Amino acid sequence: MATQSPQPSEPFIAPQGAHIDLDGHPTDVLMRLEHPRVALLGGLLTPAECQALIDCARPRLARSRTVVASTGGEEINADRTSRGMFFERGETALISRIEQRIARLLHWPASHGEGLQVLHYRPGEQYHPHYDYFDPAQPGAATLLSRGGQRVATLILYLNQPALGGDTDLPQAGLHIAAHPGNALFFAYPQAHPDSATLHAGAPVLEGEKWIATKWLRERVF
Ligand SMILES: O=C(O)CCC(=O)C(=O)O
Ligand SMILES: [Fe+2]
Repeated sequence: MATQSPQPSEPFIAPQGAHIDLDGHPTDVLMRLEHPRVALLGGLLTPAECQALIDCARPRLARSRTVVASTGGEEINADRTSRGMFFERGETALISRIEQRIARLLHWPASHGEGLQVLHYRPGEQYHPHYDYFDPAQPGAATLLSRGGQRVATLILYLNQPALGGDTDLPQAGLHIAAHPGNALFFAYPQAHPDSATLHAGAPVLEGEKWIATKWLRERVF
């Protein structure tokens, strides 16, 4: 991002137009919603980038863990049956390029984000409805917030298309987003509160498999 522009108060997608040029990478804005703050992008990743992320992640997959808000730790949880892995920020040239593109798209520095997480769901696997922010009322919140502050927005990058099922659902908005390779779903929660209406779920994959990469944006350097 340009050094001269002050950092905005929250990640956002340019509010006008159907097309964004991200340093030479054309991206389509397919849909925006004001509440919750949602946008759907087309072509944020190329087919080759989607495949490269899957290929790099596949040998490193392990059963996904969820954050335990009561302690600030992590656990394997029946609510989340996918397998996944985290890339380090800037781990490879591909990861850096994608992180720079996301920083451009969201007007949010790459330093203010967790490493890209790749998730893989097989038939029957899902992620039950949840919020991505950390509940400040939980005893483990201080630990989770001590590095990077609160999560403020999520970008889900779809790497393939399951044969059946596997939508991302936002039930408070009545939204069902179908996974389509190269597309990305953005949602922001400037308040870490259910009023953000950002409850969301990865619906069960019914046939085939689903691959996504998730980027969680933080308030501060993570
Ligand atoms: O699988 C999905 O579509 C949702 C994933 C998700 O909620 C997350 O990674 O935080
Ligand atoms: Fe989530």
